[in-house]
Amino acid sequence: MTPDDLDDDIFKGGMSVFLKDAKTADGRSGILIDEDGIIAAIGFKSDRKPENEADIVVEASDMIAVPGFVNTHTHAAMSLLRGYADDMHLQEWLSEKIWPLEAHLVADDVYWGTKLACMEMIRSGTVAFNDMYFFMESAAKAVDETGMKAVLSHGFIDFGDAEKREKEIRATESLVSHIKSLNNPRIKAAVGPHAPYTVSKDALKWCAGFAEEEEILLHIHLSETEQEVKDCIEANKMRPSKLLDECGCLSERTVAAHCCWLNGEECELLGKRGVSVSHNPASNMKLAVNRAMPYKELRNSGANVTLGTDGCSSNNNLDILEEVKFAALLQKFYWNSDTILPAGEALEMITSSGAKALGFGSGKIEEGQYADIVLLDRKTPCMTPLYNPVSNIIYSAGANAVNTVICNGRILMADGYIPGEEETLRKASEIAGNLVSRSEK
Ligand SMILES: O=c1[nH]cnc2c1ncn2[C@@H]1O[C@H](CO)[C@@H](O)[C@H]1O
Ligand SMILES: [Zn+2]
Repeated sequence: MTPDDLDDDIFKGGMSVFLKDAKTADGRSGILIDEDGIIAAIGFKSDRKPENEADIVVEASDMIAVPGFVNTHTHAAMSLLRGYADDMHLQEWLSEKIWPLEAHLVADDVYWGTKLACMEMIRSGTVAFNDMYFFMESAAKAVDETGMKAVLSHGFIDFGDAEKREKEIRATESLVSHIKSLNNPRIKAAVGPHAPYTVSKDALKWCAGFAEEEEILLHIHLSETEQEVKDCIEANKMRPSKLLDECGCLSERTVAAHCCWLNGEECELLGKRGVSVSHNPASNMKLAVNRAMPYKELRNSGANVTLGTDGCSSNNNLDILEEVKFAALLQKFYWNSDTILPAGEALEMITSSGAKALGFGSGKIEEGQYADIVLLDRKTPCMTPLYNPVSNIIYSAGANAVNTVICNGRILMADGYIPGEEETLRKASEIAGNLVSRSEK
């Protein structure tokens, strides 16, 4: 398949797809996906010719097939704030630059910002993400149109104010009921208390109860900086993880982002509760949080360790392949260990562990699973030579090795082409300009 042969019909979904001669990690060749987006068979002998049965045949003899990647913490529409405020202290960055600009956001900004984010994520092989932001009904529309999968939460912030709390409760309930009404298996709702330092104890308890009642995820920032841990101890006489536990916020349905400043006891607690942790190395290094997430202790405790990019104003991109390399390098550098977070475990973080955290299948290429597949082009300089595909994926491949992306059996990108990308780039830059001028009036 070449870009000239591409017909926009192949991006519609609902068709069977044969990835001819695509190689899986265990050396099988060829993958057949049925009309419902399910992997029907993997590995073919030459006597069977699925190319005669499938609606779409992708010539993939130069391709390595890997599971679609999962980004477990982001604020997608912050793509509009890329490059808006850099090189600042975290608290000043949030309270002096980011929050004042966000006060001017409207629904349309979030729609186009999320679309832009989706384009960027697809380009680096991401099929699913965990998003916390505002105007999330617009984010849901964007996700639906791009064909990705997402868990969407309204960023709940009450700063201890009862009136704000009521407003945030209503916003959360209304998003959850909206997403339920979509009845789209690719889009799920979550509850999104922003962090223990921006959400009161009463509100945290409400969030935990509501997430349990609705059987949905709870997505939160936890112990990103040393200061927030100190403030929490001073105000509550306990560390943030303990506080969250007392409010009922720690369970197998919890995704906790950052987790840089956890002590050993907190790692044990998160493991015991079966929490998923999202490591965000680029954001942590850029905002100089001065400690790397204790990977080894968390993994040993049984916590599900995954990877996220955070938003585009603290990263400044959503490239999960860049992020996973940062993760492997930061862990080695900070903990002074050249063997910590080896490539195989790093790949698990962005596939099976991420999929488990968000409840989107096994994150593996297996018969009977939804086809979430990335085709990496082995004929690129960064993939050559190919002694060890896993090593290349983690340490040398970049988004430029990502050729084709498939989510639930639907082709989202083929041969580097994503339908609608040009319009999204144009609208997103226009809308970002308008947002900044509105905020400066
Ligand atoms: O690194 C971060 N730490 C804390 N808050 C953040 C970070 N990145 C983005 N947000 C903020 O989280 C809210 C989402 O609901 C937004 O206000 C966003 O700016
Ligand atoms: Zn964040």
